[in-house]
This record gives sequence, C-alpha cells and structure tokens, in this order.
Amino acid sequence: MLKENLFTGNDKMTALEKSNCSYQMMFRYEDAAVKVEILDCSPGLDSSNCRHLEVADALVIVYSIVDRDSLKAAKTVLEHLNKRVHGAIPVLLLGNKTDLEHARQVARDDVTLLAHQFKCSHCEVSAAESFSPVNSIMQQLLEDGIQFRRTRVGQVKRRKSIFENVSRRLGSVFRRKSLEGSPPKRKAPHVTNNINRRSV
Ligand SMILES: Nc1nc2c(ncn2[C@@H]2O[C@H](COP(=O)(O)OP(=O)(O)OP(=O)(O)O)[C@@H](O)[C@H]2O)c(=O)[nH]1
Repeated sequence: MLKENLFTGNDKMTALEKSNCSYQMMFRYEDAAVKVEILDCSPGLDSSNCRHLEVADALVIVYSIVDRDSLKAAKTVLEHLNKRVHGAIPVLLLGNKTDLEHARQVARDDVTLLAHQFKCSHCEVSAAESFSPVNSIMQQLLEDGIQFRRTRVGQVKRRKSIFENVSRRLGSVFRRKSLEGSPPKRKAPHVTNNINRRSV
C-alpha cells in the first residue's frame, strides 16, 4: 500500500526511495533528521520477514476491508509478535479500501476486538480516495517508533552495563580463587649481570 507519493506535500518527510521491497526516507523529528526504512513484508510471513518484524521499531499491519483472509493474515502477524517481541512496540492495524464499503467482508467489531486483544491502534482508510489521513497516521506512527527505539536502545545499554558489571565481579572472584589455589610465587632472582642478554 505504500506508494512513492504517499508522503508528498508533507514538510516533515522527504524523498521516499524504493529498492525492492524497501523504502527509505528522511523524517524530521525534534529538529533532527532521522533516516527511516520502510519494509514491505507482504505477501506473508517467512523466516526473513519474521526477523524484520522482530527488530522493527514500529509496524503497520494492513488488511483490506473487502478481504476476510487479509484480516486472518493480520492476526497471524499479531500472534507472532505477541510471542516474540517484548515491550510495547507501536503497532497500527490499518484497514484499507473503505471506498468499497458496499463489498465489506471484515466486520468492524472483529477488528475492534482484535486491536483490543493485541493492544494496538486501529483505523480504516481508503488509499485510493485520499492519502492525507494515511499520511498523518503514518506520521504519528513514525514518532511513536522513534520514541520506542530510544527506549529500546536505552534498555540494551542498561542490560549491557549490568552484564559488564557482573562479569567484572565474577572475573575478580575467579582471579582471587585461582590465586588462593596456586603455590606462593617465588621471588625472581635479581639479575645484576647483563652480559648474556640478547636483544631481539
Ligand atoms: N478500491 C481501492 N483499491 C485499492 C486501494 N488501495 C489499493 N488498491 C488496489 O489494490 C490493489 C493492491 O494494491 P497494492 O498497493 O499492490 O497493495 P499491496 O498490499 O502491496 O498488495 P500486494 O501487492 O498484493 O501485496 C491494487 O490494484 C490497488 O490499486 C483502495 O484504497 N481502494
């Protein structure tokens, strides 16, 4: 659903570049330029997509309101995330094609329930009619993603320093133990004669 023109007209986002299934763009946030990579994980979950989902900072899971199976696929992704990702990663469950309301297959209540069950945001749009609602939704999600990344990076740093602390302590305990077990060091003889020394 992401198109090159999705973000045009918005001063916070610039030049969406496409390479295979990946889109890159710059996003201005708190006066800093942030590089954002958007990965299109359709048509479904495989091992490489799963890995990407697990390390993403924010996710949009798109279903089509005229395709019951697309909501099932969305549920599979949410279940996977629930099992594998710890922490409140920002997830938006986004229904598309509201211009085809007459052909709706996905009940609103089912989606509300799903969003509630997996604690994610939810809304429905029509990319065909207008991309400005999509634009503001994406903008909010990106901001949430940046905040989430900051928390995540902070946690990794804290975990790293706890690990370093513990390993330093363990190291000093083992060093002490090995010194206690080893015979007392003999004092090295004091060499006064340098005649036989060779320089290498
Ligand atoms: N009526 C309608 N058609 C849409 C809308 N958004 C996308 N489409 C159409 O739906 C089809 C699939 O759109 P894509 O943008 O390729 O969506 P996708 O999620 O990448 O789909 P896949 O390529 O199948 O993974 C295209 O024919 C689009 O023109 C919409 O809001 N309303």
